[in-house]
Amino acid sequence: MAEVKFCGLTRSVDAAEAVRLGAAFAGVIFAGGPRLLDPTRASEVLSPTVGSGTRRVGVFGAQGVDEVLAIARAAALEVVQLSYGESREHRVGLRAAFDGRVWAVKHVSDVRDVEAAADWYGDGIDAIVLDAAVPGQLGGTGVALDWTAVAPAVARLRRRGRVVLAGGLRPENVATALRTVPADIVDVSSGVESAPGIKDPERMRAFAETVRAHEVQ
Ligand SMILES: O=C(O)c1ccccc1N[C@@H]1O[C@H](COP(=O)(O)O)[C@@H](O)[C@H]1O
Repeated sequence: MAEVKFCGLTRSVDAAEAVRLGAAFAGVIFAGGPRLLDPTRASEVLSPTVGSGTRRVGVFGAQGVDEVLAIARAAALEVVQLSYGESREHRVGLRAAFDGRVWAVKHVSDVRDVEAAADWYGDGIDAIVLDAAVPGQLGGTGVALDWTAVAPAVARLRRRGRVVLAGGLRPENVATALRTVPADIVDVSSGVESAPGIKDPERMRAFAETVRAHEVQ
């Protein structure tokens, strides 16, 4: 059963909608780009999740371990998502210092990238986020992986630990994605927006309902 993560939130009304839809995760961006927040604003945006079952995720870029920890504390994050997942120093450092969950992002060009990430679970991380590799960008691109090409390698990866499927997911394609490449969590940012950082409640609802319908098939 795939869980849903709505990411790139910039408005508390969208976080409230994520909670209402039963999303497992709500994410905010500290990695740059049009959805970037500071920790104070992130706390405000994520306030509807407090006391709900929806966990707060922060997406980080090049920040060092101490800076990630300080932001995570200030924004009461429960998950840190490391867009510089390639850095073993970041994976090991955060795992040792952070009480919550640590996810590391693998940017995927082809199946070899998926295979190369398998050893990361040995660093104690809780999940690997697979996103499409787009030169010069860390995420929020709307670009999808070649699901068919990576499916066997992702199945092997899931025997080692949890997999978050990201990149170019939308209400219109998430059922196909899950049929092609099963994942523990599906992560969407731009695919449920009317403009960068502005979520469309109808698209959020359609995404969550499509994932739920897939589960009962
Ligand atoms: O969403 C962003 O703006 C962003 C910026 C910098 C790093 C990561 C970002 N988002 C992450 O990108 C993927 C997928 O995004 P999309 O659905 O293709 O738009 C997801 O993991 C977001 O957390």
